[in-house]
Formats: sequence, C-alpha cells, structure tokens
Amino acid sequence: MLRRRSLRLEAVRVEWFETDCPQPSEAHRAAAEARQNVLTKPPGSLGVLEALAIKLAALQATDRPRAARAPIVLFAGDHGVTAQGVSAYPADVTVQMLHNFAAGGAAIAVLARELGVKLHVVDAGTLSEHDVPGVTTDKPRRGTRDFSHEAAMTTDELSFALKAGRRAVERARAGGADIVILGEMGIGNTTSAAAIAASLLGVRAGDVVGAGTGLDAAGVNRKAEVIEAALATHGLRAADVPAAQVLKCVGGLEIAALAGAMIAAAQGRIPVLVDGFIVSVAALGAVRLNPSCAPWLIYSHRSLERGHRVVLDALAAEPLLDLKLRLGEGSGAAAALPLLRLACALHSEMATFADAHISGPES
Ligand SMILES: Cc1cc2ncn([C@H]3O[C@H](COP(=O)(O)O)[C@@H](O)[C@H]3O)c2cc1C
Ligand SMILES: O=C(O)c1cccnc1
Repeated sequence: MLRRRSLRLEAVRVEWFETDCPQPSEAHRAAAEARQNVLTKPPGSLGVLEALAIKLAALQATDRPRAARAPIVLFAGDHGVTAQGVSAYPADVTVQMLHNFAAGGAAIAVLARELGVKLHVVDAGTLSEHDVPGVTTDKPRRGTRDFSHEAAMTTDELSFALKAGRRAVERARAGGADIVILGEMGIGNTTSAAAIAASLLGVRAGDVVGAGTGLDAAGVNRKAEVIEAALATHGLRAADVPAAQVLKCVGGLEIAALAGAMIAAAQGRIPVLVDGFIVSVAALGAVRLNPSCAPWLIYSHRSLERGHRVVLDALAAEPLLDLKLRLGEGSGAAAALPLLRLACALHSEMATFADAHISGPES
C-alpha cells in the first residue's frame, strides 16, 4: 500500500521537459495556404517549397516566415563504449575536432561562414558553453561510462545534460533565432544512437547499426553484438521502457543535450532543423519524452548511415535532402537551410495574380 502511494506521488512530479509545447498556429497555416494559392504560379507547383513556407508560417505564427537567423548549436560528448572498438577513429578525435571547430576548419565551420550564421559549440563533457572561436578545453572533461558494462550516465548526469541543451537554446535565442540548427560531434555516438533506436523502436540492433565513420562489415557486426548485449544487460528489451531510462543507460551526453535542446526550442516556439542519424535519434528521444514537441522538428536530410531510414520512418519524417552525406556536425541541416530561406523569400516576395494582373485558371 505504501509502495503504491509513493509511486502515485512520483507520477505527479512533472519535469521541465514534460511541460507541453505550444501547438502551431492553425490560423497562420490557413492564411499561408491561401496566399500560396494566389501567388503567380499554378497552385502547388512549388511543391515542398510551398509546404515549407506554410509550415514555418504556422510554427512562427506569422504571415512572413523567416529563416534568416539560424544559429547552429553543436553538442560534443565522449563515449565510454569506444573502449569496445566500435568506431573507426580514436576517441581523442572528439576533442581534437573541438579545436577544429574553433579554428574554423571543420566542415560545419565552413558551412556556418558561408551561410552567415553563428556556430555555438557546447562541450557536453565539460558543460562549458561558448561561441566559436574560443573553445576552451581547460576544464576536466568527462564522458559517458562504457555501457557494455554499466549505465552510461547517472540520473543526475542525464538531467544535467538535458538542461545543458535547454541553456544552449536559450543562449542561441538571445542572439536572435528564427530557427535553430542542431548538430553533434562524439566519436562512438553512432553506437549510442543505434542502441537508443533499437530499444525505443523495438528493432534488432542489426537493423539500425551502420558503418559510422567507416567500420568494415566485421566491425559493423561486432558493433551490433555490443549493442544487443548492452540492451539485454540494462533490461532495455522490455516493452515500454521509459525514454529517460534508455538515454541514461545507453545514451550520450551530447545526445541527451540535443533532446533537451529540441524540447526547449519547441517550448519557446523555435522550429528546429534536425541533422542526420544521431540528431534524428535524439529527436526520437525528445518525442518520446514529450510528444508535443514533434511538430517543431523539421528533418533536413537522409544520411547514408544505415538505420537513419528506419528512424525517419518511425518519426513519419520526410527529409528535404538525400545527398549521401554521412558526416554529422549539423552539416546536412546546414545544407538544407538555403531551401528554407528560398521558401520564405518566395512566400513573402512573389506577386499575386491580382498584383501582377495575370489571369487565374480557367474554371
Ligand atoms: C574527423 C571526424 C570528424 C567528424 N565530424 C563528425 N563526425 C561524426 O563521426 C562520429 C560518429 O561516428 P562513429 O560512431 O563511427 O565514431 C561523430 O563524431 C559524428 O559527428 C566525425 C568523425 C571524424 C572521424
Ligand atoms: O548521419 C549522421 O549524422 C552520421 C553518420 C555517420 C557518422 N556520423 C554522423
């Protein structure tokens, strides 16, 4: 009796990430649809560009959707599971890449410059937050524990990482954000992401595991075995394991921070441009933690990483691009930003049939 009572008490405690996100504005969606139908083109002829403008208008609750200010927030984290030889690269590459982000030589740094957007790098290992340039690696770093032996994180670490995601979004938002682009860096994180996906979707590790940075077929098989064994060890094969438990046992600090960032962005009415496999798995986690954040997530591309298709299908996501990318860092999401900008410009600047004195369709 006592036990049941305490369970009931626990159930009423609502965490910040469970608070409902606002829903898109149906009035602005309808107005945007109506406008698209009177612009000087056959209705529907701009396809996904029309759908994007309409979606952004509803999310931003405006007649003039924008994607001009699109800060990139990139979360980095280390993974204890790299001890199992699950990546083609050594774990040190994560911190080395932090310097590369700061120096401006990483792919995402180049893309950010070209797009004229700010790159914020959040080191989930030190939980230091800074704008590039200026990465500091003076604080002691911590990564997750090797989840083939023990839970990747403690409950406190998970809640800290989720909050780090929220804080990063708040900071990015203070500099102005029509939309936020999310990326990640963490050697070993395709293993963590595949483990999360296999548990949350109830599929075999073999269905969501891929080459990551470039494992050969034997390496991919071994990675799947490490994941299957870990899911059994942590009891993550049972039905309805809470998403927070999955993240804690086999997640990554940067993956949890991404999930927290998505929910916080949605709660603050900021649409999110989701990157590849890892960020999409974080999106799956976010949607399981708080289903009301789903409408705020826009899927940028389909990565070559095996398993991304399964995750996108589970999210009913139709990604904008399929460029055979398999990098991460937010690169696919950054590559999709120009499409959003074009969609907004067309929506706002095209003439209507009436403005341009052009005849409408014959009835
Ligand atoms: C130089 C370099 C730069 C990267 N930037 C992103 N990733 C990507 O690869 C990693 C995931 O793959 P895995 O699970 O196989 O380690 C992540 O850091 C991801 O962001 C990189 C990987 C490397 C080697
Ligand atoms: O799709 C991704 O995000 C990805 C794929 C492989 C390696 N790193 C990232």
